[in-house]
Amino acid sequence: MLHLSAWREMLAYILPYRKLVITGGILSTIGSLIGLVQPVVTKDLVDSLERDETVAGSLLLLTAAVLLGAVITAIGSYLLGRSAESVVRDSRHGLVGRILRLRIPQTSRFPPGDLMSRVTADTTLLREVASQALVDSGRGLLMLIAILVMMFLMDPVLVLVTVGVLVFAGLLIGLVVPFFSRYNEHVQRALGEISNTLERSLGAFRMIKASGSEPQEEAKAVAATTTAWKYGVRLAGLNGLVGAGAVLAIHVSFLAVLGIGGARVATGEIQIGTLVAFLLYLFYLFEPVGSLLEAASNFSAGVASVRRIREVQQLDVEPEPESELARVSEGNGFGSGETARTGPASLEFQEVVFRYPGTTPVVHHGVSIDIPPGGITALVGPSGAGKSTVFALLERFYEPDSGRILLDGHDIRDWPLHQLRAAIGYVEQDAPVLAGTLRENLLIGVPHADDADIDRVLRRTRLDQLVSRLPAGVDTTVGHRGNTLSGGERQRVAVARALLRRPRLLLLDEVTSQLDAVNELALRDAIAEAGRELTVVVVAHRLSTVVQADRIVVMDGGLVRAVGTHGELVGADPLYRELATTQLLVPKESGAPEDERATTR
Ligand SMILES: Nc1ncnc2c1ncn2[C@@H]1O[C@H](COP(=O)(O)OP(=O)(O)OP(=O)(O)O)[C@@H](O)[C@H]1O
Repeated sequence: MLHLSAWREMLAYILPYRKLVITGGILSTIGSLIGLVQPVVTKDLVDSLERDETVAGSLLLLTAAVLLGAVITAIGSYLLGRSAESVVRDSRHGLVGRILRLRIPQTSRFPPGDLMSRVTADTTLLREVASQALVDSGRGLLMLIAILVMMFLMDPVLVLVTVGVLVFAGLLIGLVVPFFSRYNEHVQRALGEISNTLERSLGAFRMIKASGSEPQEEAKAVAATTTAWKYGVRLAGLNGLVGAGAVLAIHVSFLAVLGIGGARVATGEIQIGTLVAFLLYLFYLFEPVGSLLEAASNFSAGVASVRRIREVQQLDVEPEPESELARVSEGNGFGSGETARTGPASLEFQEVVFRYPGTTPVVHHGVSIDIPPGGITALVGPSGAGKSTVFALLERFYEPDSGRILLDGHDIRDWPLHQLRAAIGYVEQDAPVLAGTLRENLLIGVPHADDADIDRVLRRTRLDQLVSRLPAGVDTTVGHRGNTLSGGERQRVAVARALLRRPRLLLLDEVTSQLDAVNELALRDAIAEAGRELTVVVVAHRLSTVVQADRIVVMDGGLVRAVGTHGELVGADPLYRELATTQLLVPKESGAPEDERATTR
């Protein structure tokens, strides 16, 4: 298999730097050629000494040649190295940009560790192609042709013998070379697997330790390292085989030339001197053949890496629909001239049907929800009812199979994606906090927020007391995934971050689940405050968070089964009443806790 498209792509990475590569290649070749002048000048120098002539001129020439050779070689190798680094940088830039724009469902196809290894390890293989393989193959080919021409001029018959043996060996080697690419791909895949295992384990390090599963995780990594080793060893074997094949071919040519050439000398067709010179040229073939083999090995490694890069980069994966969004015209209300909308947003789900891509169960069976601007709406229902999925669809992480979702009366597919997401503040169920400082975490998505804004959201989420205790205040680092914070603090950081973006619609998924009574009350106040300025939708299992809502949407089995206030639903909806009673908010016999509702609003 030649994988022509992968070859084309590999060369496409190098194309922008072709001038640099060609100049570098020419300079390093000239540098090597200048080295060849040295023996000639040295001979001249020794001759001059013998003749008692002055050697100053020759010495000067020799020094100049050595210096010039060194400088030209250095510039040549700098240019080649620079172009190689640029090729690697470009492929990394492209890949990182692509990865960050993957659609959510696509990320499940590529585990994070594997994606990381494609960005770091796979791209590195392109370096050798850009710096060495192209130059090696060009130089090797030129030298090969030059030597064969010289041999042809000496004796065309013997050249035929040599070329015959070389072509035969070349075909055999050609059969082996595709394995290089395949084995390299196995090695790269195994490296991805190692990163993957480590990423998985380090991402849940405490759980791994607490459950004592280090040996299991280690075994996974060891299996991958063993695979990398196995194919690395095979590659070493192939390299040895191909190298030995090339040497053998030249030696066989040598014997054939010696035999046939000897006969031709005996019949007087050629002179003995011609045969000797021919045999010397035959040994000159070692260098270009070696260069070509080295280049073939580097090229096949490059092809393997390009194929893995391409899986993410090009054909198989479509990024988020930026282009679709760019064509959004003025007619739908999102023209570039339009000033950003402010104030709470309205929200409507119209008969939304949805199943997660690649799965069979339908999660939403025709969900219809109508939420006017402002106030607090709570989504409640048993686990798996499809509540979090409402948020995922609103953020356009997934597309509904049918039905429409409207924000401010516009289908969200017509919203420019960045504007849609800028209008929404979304706090996920497990509230991620990233490594870095508290400030960096708050500024995600709002890099230019000022200190006054930060203080505002810290106060609102009652994080101000925590910050005043931290050694460097808001500039204190919070560890990997925020692990120096408590679960409740992480939740509040996530809420603060969402509020800092001044969204028009705030989506909160289980944000009070890890809070103690005092902090939960505080966050409920913050949510109530937010509900006066923007539209807030909360998913909650704890009804203490829910009773403050202006409307409650009860979901079950992918459908909305009831909408109302706490008081109305306790009376009207058996499922809601059951949820309320099992969560100990409503005494079994009594009705709605109206007094609580009054205090929490
Ligand atoms: N990424 C996913 N891929 C496939 N199925 C999913 C995915 N996320 C959720 N589901 C499935 O969709 C259904 C609804 O999930 P969803 O998270 O919306 O429920 P929920 O009502 O928020 O539940 P909970 O209260 O437990 O968070 C569940 O059966 C779940 O297994």
